[in-house]
Amino acid sequence: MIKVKNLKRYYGSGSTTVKALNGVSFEINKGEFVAIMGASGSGKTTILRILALLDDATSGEYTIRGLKVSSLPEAERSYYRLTQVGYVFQDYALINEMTAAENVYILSMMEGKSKKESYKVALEALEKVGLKDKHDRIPDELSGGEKQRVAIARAIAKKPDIMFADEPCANLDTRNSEQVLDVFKDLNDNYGQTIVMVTHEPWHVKYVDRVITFKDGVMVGDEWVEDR
Ligand SMILES: Nc1ncnc2c1ncn2[C@@H]1O[C@H](COP(=O)(O)OP(=O)(O)OP(=O)(O)O)[C@@H](O)[C@H]1O
Repeated sequence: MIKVKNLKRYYGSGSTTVKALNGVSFEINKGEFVAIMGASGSGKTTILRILALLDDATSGEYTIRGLKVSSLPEAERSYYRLTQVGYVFQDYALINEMTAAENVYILSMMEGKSKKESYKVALEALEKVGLKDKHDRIPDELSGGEKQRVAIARAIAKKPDIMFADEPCANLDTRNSEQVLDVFKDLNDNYGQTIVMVTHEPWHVKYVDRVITFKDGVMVGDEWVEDR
């Protein structure tokens, strides 16, 4: 589904150049739940942002379902990013003045769906993350784990080809982290959702199929998890 070939991302120039990614190649197949791990500064967020089309590579090639997204014109990249890519941020990125349902349906509305249709899609997504009964709560009335599950509902409401999550449990305690990871696992097991998640936590490995490890901008490990 995803093919990455010799991807590089350099920041700055001359003697101060930071080689955040220094030639990375791998493939991710449909239906995989992949964790990207590695020390701080190893390039995890950089690769995720490039894969989600939130950032450009300095060089290299990147295809999704055969489509060479690395060289698409910006308008097409934006459309793909908006309609096909789900992204879950560490800090949820919810709008405080809006209810859970409104946070989820705003993207469908932006895509041009009617309010009624968008609301229906939002409630279905909230049901998948176990929050249908809290659809009218604003973020301040939700726990951290619930907020992150609303953010996941927002990501899945557009039925994305692939879902990216950048340290989605970084601000959560163990109980809330487990609830969020259970939602990802359910989406992966029961809906075949392809998920790529950056994490620091070794115990998260038991939820995923595969662990890709980065060090200093290169890939140093790619292992399948045996008894998930
Ligand atoms: N906008 C930027 N300008 C300059 N350097 C950057 C920029 N963004 C990232 N870097 C550098 O690129 C390298 C990789 O950063 P990245 O955020 O991908 O690491 P990470 O593995 O996600 O780290 P963490 O686990 O701390 O989030 C780091 O050395 C970082 O300082």
